[in-house]
Amino acid sequence: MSKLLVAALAVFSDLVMVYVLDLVGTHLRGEVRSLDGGADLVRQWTEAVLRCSLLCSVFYWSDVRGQLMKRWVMAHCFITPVYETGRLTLLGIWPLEKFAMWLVGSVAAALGCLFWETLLPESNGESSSKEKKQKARVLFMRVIRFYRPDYLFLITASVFLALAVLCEMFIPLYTGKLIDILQTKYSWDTFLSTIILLTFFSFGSSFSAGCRGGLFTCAIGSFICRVKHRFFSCLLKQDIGFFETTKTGDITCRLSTDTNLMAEAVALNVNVLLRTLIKTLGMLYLMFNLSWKLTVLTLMETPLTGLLQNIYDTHYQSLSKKVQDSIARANDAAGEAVSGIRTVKSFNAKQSEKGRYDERLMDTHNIKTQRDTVRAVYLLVRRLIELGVKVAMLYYGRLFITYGQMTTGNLVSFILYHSDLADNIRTLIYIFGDMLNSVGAAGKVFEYLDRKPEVSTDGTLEPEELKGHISFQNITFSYPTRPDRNVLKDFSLELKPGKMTALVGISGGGKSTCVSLLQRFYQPQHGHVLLDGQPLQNYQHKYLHSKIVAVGQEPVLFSGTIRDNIAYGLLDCSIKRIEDAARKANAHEFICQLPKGYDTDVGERGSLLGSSQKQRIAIARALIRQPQVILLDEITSFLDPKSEQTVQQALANCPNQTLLVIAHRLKTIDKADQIVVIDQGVIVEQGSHQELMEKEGYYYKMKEKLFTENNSNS
Ligand SMILES: Nc1ncnc2c1ncn2[C@@H]1O[C@H](COP(=O)(O)OP(=O)(O)OP(=O)(O)O)[C@@H](O)[C@H]1O
Repeated sequence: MSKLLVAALAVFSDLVMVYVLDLVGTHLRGEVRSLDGGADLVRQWTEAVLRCSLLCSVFYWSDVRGQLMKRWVMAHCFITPVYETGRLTLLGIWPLEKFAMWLVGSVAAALGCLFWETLLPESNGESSSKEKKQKARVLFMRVIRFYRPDYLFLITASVFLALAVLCEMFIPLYTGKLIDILQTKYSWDTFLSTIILLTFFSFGSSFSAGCRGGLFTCAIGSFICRVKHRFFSCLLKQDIGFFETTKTGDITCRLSTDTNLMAEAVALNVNVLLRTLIKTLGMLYLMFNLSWKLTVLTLMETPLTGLLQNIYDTHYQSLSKKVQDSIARANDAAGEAVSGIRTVKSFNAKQSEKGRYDERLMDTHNIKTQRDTVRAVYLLVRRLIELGVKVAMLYYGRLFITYGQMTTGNLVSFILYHSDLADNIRTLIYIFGDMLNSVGAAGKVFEYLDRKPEVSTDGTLEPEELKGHISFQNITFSYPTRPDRNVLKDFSLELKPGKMTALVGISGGGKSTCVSLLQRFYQPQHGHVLLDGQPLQNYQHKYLHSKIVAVGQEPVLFSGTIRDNIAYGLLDCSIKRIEDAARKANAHEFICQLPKGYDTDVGERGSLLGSSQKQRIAIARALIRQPQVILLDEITSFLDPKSEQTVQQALANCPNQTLLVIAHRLKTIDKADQIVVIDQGVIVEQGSHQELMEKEGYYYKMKEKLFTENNSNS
C-alpha cells in the first residue's frame, strides 16, 4: 500500500474516531456539550490514548514504521490535551470547536515534526549516532575508572558540593521572608532569627563551595599527572614508523592540551551535574510551594531553550574541533621552522616560513570568528526567549498578588529562583550530551594509549652467551610512509662474529636501512633478521638493545652533563666505567680540558659541543655497554684524521665483536673482512678489498668516484 494511501486512511480513521468518541461522551452524560473545561480533561486524555493506539495500529498494519511516524503520532494525539491542560491551568475555560481543536493540534504536530526533522535529522543517521553515543559512554566510563585513585577526594568534594547547594537554595527563600517581615509589624525576635538563618546559609554555602573547589582541583591535578605519565610511556614504546607517520604537533597537542581537557571536562561535568541536579529539584520544590501556577508558566521556557541549545551545541562543537585542528597545524608549522632553524637560515627562507605560519594563524582566526558569531547569535536568541518568559511571569505575578494568591516576598523569592532555574534545567537536560561530547578529547588520548606498536617488544630470549652472528634472510622491506616502494629487495647477508663488514654504495642504496632493521626500528614485510639463529623479535627488548648498539651519522645527545650522556639509560654506572669508555672513544682528553670535566653541560641536543666531540661521546655511550654487535653509520664523516685513527684503534680492540660499518672513507673500510656493495636494495658485489679490486667490477669503478676526495683529505 502506498504511503500516501496509508496517511489518508490514518487521517480518516482519526477523524471518525474523534467524532465517535465525542458522540459517546455526550451520550453518556445525556446532554450535548462541546469541550468546556476541567471536567473534560480526563476525557481528552482518554481520547488521546485511544487515537494514538488506533493510529499506531493503522501504521503498524500497513508496515509503515520509523521514528518520524512515531513522533508525528505522539505529537498529533497528545498536543491537544497537553495544550488544554496548560490553558485551563493558567487561564480558566476558553471553549473551542471540536474540529478547530483537531485542526490546530494536527497542524501544530505536523509543523513540530517538520521542524524537528529539519533541524535535528537524527532519524537519518540514527544508527551512527547511536554508535557514537555508545562509544562516548564507554569512553566516559574509562575516564571515570582512571579517576579511581582519587575517588576519596571526589566523594568528599561531592559531599561539600551538596552542602553548598542546599545552603545556597535557602537564601532566596529567606530573602523573600525578610521582605514580607519588613512589610508587617514585626517582632525583633522574628527579624533577628531570619537574619541569623540567612547569614548561616550564606556562610555555609561559601565555605562548602570553597572546600569543594579545592578538593576537585586536587583530584584533577593528580589525574592529569597520571594520564600524562601513562601517555608518555606509551609514546616511548611506539615504533619509529608511528613517529614518521604522526606529526609532532599532533602528539604534543594530545599530550599538553587533550590530557587536560579530558580530566577537566569529565570532572567538571560530574561536578556540574550533581550541583545542578540537587539545585533544580530543590528549587522546583520550593517554587511549587510558592506558586505552582507561575512554576508551570516558567517551565514553558525549557523546551524552547533546550531546542536552541541543541542546535547551538551541534554547530559550536564542530567549529571548536576545527579550531583545535587548525591550532595543531599552526603549531606544526612553528615547530618545524624552529627545529630546522639552521636550514631556514642557510636557505634564507625566513619570509616563506613566516608566510606559512601567518597563513595557518589566519585560518585559526577565521574559524574562531565563525565560532564566536554562532555563539553571539545563540546568546541573542536565548536572551529574547528569557525576556519573553520573564515579562509573562511578572505580569501574572502582579495579577496573583492583586488576587491575594501570593505575597510580594513570595514573588521576590520566586524571581530569584527563576533567574537560576532556566539555566539549571537547560544544563541538566544537556549535561549528559555534553559529558559524552567532552570525552572526544579522551578518545584521542585513549587512541594513543591503546595503540600497540607494530614492532612487537614482547620477546623473552636472554641467553647468557651471545656470539653476535647476524643473518639477513631474504628481506623485502618498504618504509611505512612509502609502502609502495621496496627499499630492500630479497636481501640476504651474513655478518660473522668478530668480523668487520663494511657496507658501501651510492647514496640511497639502502645501507642505513640495514642498520635500522638491526635495531628493530621497523619490521620487514618479508624475511627475517636472525641473531645467533633466532629472529630478533624473539629477544627481550632491553637485552637486545644492550647487545646491539649503533652510532649514527648525526648522534643525538640530551640536555644534561657529559657523564649523564655517556651513561645514558644505565643505572648506577661508576665514573671509572664512564672514563674507560670515553678513553676508548678518544673523548677523555677533550672532556678533561672542559672547565667542569665530565660534569660539563652539553646544552639542548648537545648544542654546546662541536660535531666531532658529540660524535665521540656517542661512541663512548655505545662502547660502555660492551655490546656484541656494533653498528657504525658513517661515524667518521665528522671526525678529524687523528680522532678517526684513535676510534679505529678502539674498534680494533674489540676483536670479539661483530662490526657493521657504513663509511665513505677508504681508510675505514679497507681493513674490513668483507665489503658489501649495495645498490637499489640489492647486493651487487661482495668480498675483501683485495678481491674486489682484483675483480675490477662495480667496487673498483666506484672507488675512484667515492673515495678519492676523502682520501686526499685523510
Ligand atoms: N624513514 C624513511 N621513510 C621513507 N623512506 C626512507 C626513509 N629513510 C630512507 N628512506 C628511503 O630509503 C632509501 C634508502 O635509504 P638509506 O638511508 O637506507 O640509503 P643509504 O644507502 O644509507 O643512503 P645514504 O648513504 O645517503 O645514507 C632511500 O631512497 C631513502 O629515500
